[in-house]
Amino acid sequence: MNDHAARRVTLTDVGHSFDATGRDMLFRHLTVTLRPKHVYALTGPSGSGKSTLLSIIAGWTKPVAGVVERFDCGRVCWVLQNPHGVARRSAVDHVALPFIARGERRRDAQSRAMELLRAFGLESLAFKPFRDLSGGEAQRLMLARGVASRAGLLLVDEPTAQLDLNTAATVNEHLHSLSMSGSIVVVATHDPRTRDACTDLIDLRDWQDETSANTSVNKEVRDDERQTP
Ligand SMILES: Nc1ncnc2c1ncn2[C@@H]1O[C@H](COP(=O)(O)OP(=O)(O)OP(=O)(O)O)[C@@H](O)[C@H]1O
Repeated sequence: MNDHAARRVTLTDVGHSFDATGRDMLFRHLTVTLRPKHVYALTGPSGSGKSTLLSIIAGWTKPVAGVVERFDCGRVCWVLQNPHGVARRSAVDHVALPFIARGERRRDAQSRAMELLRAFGLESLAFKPFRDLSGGEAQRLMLARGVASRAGLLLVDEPTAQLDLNTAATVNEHLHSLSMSGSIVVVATHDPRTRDACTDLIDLRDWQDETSANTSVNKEVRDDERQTP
């Protein structure tokens, strides 16, 4: 996945409102370019529009203002806070499926899925049905599935809210390595640990009124001296 030099999502002057009059804007004039090798933290108070913006980035919600362009984004994977799975299917089946869909033999798909489960600390749950997983386990499973499906654009809602410190750190490491392998990763979060583990910050409070527009394009929260392709 290292050859997606053109992969990016650009948002230009994007604003959104669910109010028919368009007066009560959640955010406006939001202008940012999202690229691989960065992990974007999307922050703001509850109800400020984080999930709405994830949906706009994914292309599932059309913003009332501005332009969103996606270049070479490939598969979009959205990992919800309370993800849906197939209740009776095993954890490992959920991760093996994308490999099988790409034509791998079931045995190979299963062993690659097991590797990913191991990486996400879920190996011991491999044969549990999805319905018996906790919320945090189900979410990590969906992250593993996002890796298996080679998502070009990974949108994650509160990945660490339900996790202990060590597991949260592991998930943050995975988000980082996913971005380095070529995915665009955007994480909506209230968790300061996750925010600090991200490379860039998009704080919706900076885009809530006219006066503050365009003041915070890609604020760096940590400079990794990374090379953007
Ligand atoms: N389909 C919809 N129709 C009308 N209003 C909506 C719709 N979806 C979201 N909203 C409203 O838009 C606002 C932003 O919602 P959103 O879920 O994007 O916020 P959020 O920042 O993700 O919140 P939280 O941190 O609590 O998850 C909320 O006031 C919500 O009630």
